[in-house]
Amino acid sequence: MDKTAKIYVAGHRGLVGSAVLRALQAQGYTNLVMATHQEVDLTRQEAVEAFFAQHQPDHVILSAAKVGGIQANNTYRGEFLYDNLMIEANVIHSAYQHGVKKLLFLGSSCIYPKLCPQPMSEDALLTGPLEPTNEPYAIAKIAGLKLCENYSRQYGVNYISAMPTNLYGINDNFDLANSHVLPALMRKFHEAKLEGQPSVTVWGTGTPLREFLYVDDLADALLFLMHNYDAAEFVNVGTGQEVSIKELATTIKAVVGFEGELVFDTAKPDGTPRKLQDTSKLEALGWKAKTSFKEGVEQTYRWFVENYEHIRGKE
Ligand SMILES: NC(=O)C1=CN([C@@H]2O[C@H](COP(=O)(O)OP(=O)(O)OC[C@H]3O[C@@H](n4cnc5c(N)ncnc54)[C@H](OP(=O)(O)O)[C@@H]3O)[C@@H](O)[C@H]2O)C=CC1
Ligand SMILES: C[C@H]1O[C@H](OP(=O)(O)OP(=O)(O)OC[C@H]2O[C@@H](n3cnc4c(=O)[nH]c(N)nc43)[C@H](O)[C@@H]2O)[C@@H](O)[C@@H](O)C1=O
Repeated sequence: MDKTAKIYVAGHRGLVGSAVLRALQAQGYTNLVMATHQEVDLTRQEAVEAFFAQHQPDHVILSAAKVGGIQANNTYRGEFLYDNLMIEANVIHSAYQHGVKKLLFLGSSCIYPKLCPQPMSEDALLTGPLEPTNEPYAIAKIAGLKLCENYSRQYGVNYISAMPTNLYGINDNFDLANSHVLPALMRKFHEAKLEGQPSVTVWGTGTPLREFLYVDDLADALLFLMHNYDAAEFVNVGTGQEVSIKELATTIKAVVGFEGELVFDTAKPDGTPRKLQDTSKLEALGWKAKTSFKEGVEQTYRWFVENYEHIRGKE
């Protein structure tokens, strides 16, 4: 990617897209194309084709998707399947039709079987049944990586895929019902502290293990792949380190400074018991995460406090 290349960042206002934008700008890229969901609904084929015909990007980073935590995935099952299938099919096909040189698709570690051997290496794809709470989203993400792989094989294009682990950071979704665990717990502890509540409720048993990657590290990895990786096979992106949900809650509680109790609501689903990425492929290419978990949580909390009124104002 030379510095004048025209790069379309799809989903530029989201957690990942906004971090990709910061990383591109920091590397001196200025010819960037963007559109909000309201301006171009990527589930609409005609709108996507018209956008590509007008802007003719050289490269695409596809970070637009219907995204949410365990409850959103389990509730809006049809939307997670339909929206994500449509967004990726429309964007990848339009990119191909309009001669996009390189495209990067974002999947997720939920593509792997629920009871996958740990750590999960890329060759474990399609070796067992998926976790039921996010099966529709995972099916769409598998379709997306297969579109990239097979467009690359049939048409000789350079469409690559990255499978990130659970992400967090600034610009995350802090909605209590639909967000992922880290922003949800950060907000719960913050509000419990402000209101002097005696306890905070954590969903599930607290025993599931998750791996968390700071979003600016992900953006760095994605640009690394845009510069250094040209193969049809997808690549895991993670830290190689995991924490239990109970340990996560204890860490966030300490960072926020909440002094009450944790209560576990076991009527809520745990989801996959464990999903640790095998990151050896990306490490062999020369990339490793830099931000420690504690540092990332502290940076995110600082941003959350500074933006708390704005976040509430948007609701
Ligand atoms: N967050 C996580 O923990 C993980 C995320 N990922 C993947 O990373 C990618 C980005 O996720 P993340 O940044 O967290 O998600 P966000 O929800 O923060 O952002 C999603 C973005 O997609 C846009 N979008 C959604 N639907 C449409 C649509 N129909 N038309 C146009 N734009 C749309 C939104 O636009 P607008 O702001 O205008 O509404 C938003 O900017 C996704 O592919 C996701 O699957 C993978 C692993 C973990
Ligand atoms: C990135 C990944 O994210 C999703 O999978 P997930 O990792 O299961 O998602 P999660 O972050 O919402 O939860 C992780 C764990 O945490 C527990 N948990 C405790 N308390 C809260 C809580 O307050 N909110 C939430 N959301 N979870 C909580 C929760 O019960 C679960 O055990 C996929 O659907 C899919 O989107 C995907 O790919």
